[in-house]
Amino acid sequence: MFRVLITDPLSEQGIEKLQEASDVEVVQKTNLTPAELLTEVAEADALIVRSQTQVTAEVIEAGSRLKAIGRAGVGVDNIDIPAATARGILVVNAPDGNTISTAEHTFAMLISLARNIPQGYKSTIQGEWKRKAFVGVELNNKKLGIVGLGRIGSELASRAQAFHMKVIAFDPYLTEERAKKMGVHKASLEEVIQEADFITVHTPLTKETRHLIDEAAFAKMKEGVRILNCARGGIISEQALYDAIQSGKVAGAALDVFETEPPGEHPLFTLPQVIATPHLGASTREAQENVAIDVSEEILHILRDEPFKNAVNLPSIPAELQEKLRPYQTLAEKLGSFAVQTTEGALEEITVTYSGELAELDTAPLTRIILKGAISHYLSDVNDVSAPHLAKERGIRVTEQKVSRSHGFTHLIHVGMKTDNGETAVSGTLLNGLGSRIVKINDYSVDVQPEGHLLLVQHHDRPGAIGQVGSILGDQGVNIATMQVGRKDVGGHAIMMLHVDKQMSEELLKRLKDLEEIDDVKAIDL
Ligand SMILES: NC(=O)c1ccc[n+]([C@@H]2O[C@H](COP(=O)([O-])OP(=O)(O)OC[C@H]3O[C@@H](n4cnc5c(N)ncnc54)[C@H](O)[C@@H]3O)[C@@H](O)[C@H]2O)c1
Ligand SMILES: O=C(O)[C@H](O)COP(=O)(O)O
Repeated sequence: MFRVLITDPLSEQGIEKLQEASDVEVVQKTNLTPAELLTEVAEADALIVRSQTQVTAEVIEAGSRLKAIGRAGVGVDNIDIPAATARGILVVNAPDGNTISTAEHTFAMLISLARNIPQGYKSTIQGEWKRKAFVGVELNNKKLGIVGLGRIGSELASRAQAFHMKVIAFDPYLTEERAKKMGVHKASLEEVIQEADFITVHTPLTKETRHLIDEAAFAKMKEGVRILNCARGGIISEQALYDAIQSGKVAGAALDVFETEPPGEHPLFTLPQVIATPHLGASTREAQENVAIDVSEEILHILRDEPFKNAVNLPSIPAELQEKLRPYQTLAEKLGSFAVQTTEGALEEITVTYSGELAELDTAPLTRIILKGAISHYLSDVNDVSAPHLAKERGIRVTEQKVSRSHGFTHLIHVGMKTDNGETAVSGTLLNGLGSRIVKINDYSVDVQPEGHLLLVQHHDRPGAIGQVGSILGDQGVNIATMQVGRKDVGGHAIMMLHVDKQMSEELLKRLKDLEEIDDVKAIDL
């Protein structure tokens, strides 16, 4: 039974998805204190939040059973992603479900800002009739500068165009072609700042975007510019905005998000030019249903080891590619594990070479699995989310290569490992109907099923060597299930690859190593 903890308000439709699942127990507890959250998360297999719950490194540390954190929405800045990645916890979001709602909310803020609707409403219901005080501006023919032309920015652009606004946009990932298709002028940040009558930000909050709109940016803006932020508090410096409104440079600002939420009695609220909503961009019935259903389905997929789409800390793998790579996953993990168990010393480098039909595919997900297979030998709780992070942290270089030649196999995965004490290599393939096979160990061709307890013996090709190994194992009651021998030259170096029925003790390995004809013995458990 998986326990899913929900700590922010989530639409019933999403909760029902989880409740309908016979393998899930749903625990919904909102408004938890930080201490209560630490206690609750310790029992959870998955955690679902919106923007309120702060999923700090401490929370992640306390969530010793956590497999996934789901964000019912887009922004994941309330989740410590590096901490989750280091612990191998998948973070997924629901990026599509609230796009329209947020674009519509931003548009509502745009019109409200242009026409002083909130100020006019407040004054009117107080019994005033100040028609001159609330004269606004038209949107028609005005320049809307969008910073961040992603999902929400793009939807906003088309709505603004319907109101005959000229849209210019800055987004480092915006191509000329896409801008043209959308009827948007691709601009630099400088251009947007200097030319726009309305500037709206729709980027995530990152190191690069924190205070992207600061004092220097305000100084370059048009007199009477109007500013909107329905993305994340902190993209616009609140102090700089305050000063720019006070100085008369900025005619008004519409804010749905704040550097600290809730913002309390914020100095900006003392300015009549500022209109505000309490982070309502995604607060529609439709958006909340969409994101709750999307994130619940994703969490169920992850808990059940099924394919999922929207991982924030794992590159997304198209479903079609996932299907193509699925058969190779076990082989990949076994190769990583096998190879590392044949090494000695500190691992420095792993080189994975894919050949044959695998060379045509994006094999990065398999490389992560190979890495997981290798690193799991040293560390517990490694998965393909944490494996690249852990490898990097330990200074292990990982390279992937593709070659077309696959030595008579339809495909081949070759894993080379370099330690501070030498090099080793293993190649494997999938045999039609027979499953995974190791077909090469260093320079020796073999045909080994990568499972169970294996013994890799490097010896001199001399009469009696094989017999000595057999009799020592026999003495100790270790049954040999299969055995293969390979050699390069008669009388030269050779290997024995044995499947044995039980795990080998250190003492037994030492007895084998002490034999004169034996160079090295490695017990490999797969
Ligand atoms: N107010 C709300 O309730 C609400 C609701 C949904 C989303 N959001 C927020 O809105 C923002 C946008 O969401 P989205 O779904 O459109 O995301 P998105 O990922 O589709 O779009 C973000 C865009 O920003 C661009 N970008 C990144 N760094 C940039 C930079 N330095 N300069 C300019 N552009 C940059 C990206 O290329 C991308 O195109 C996010 O911060 C999200 O958290 C707020
Ligand atoms: O990033 C988002 O999806 C929005 O900011 C929505 O946040 P919320 O789920 O707290 O409404």
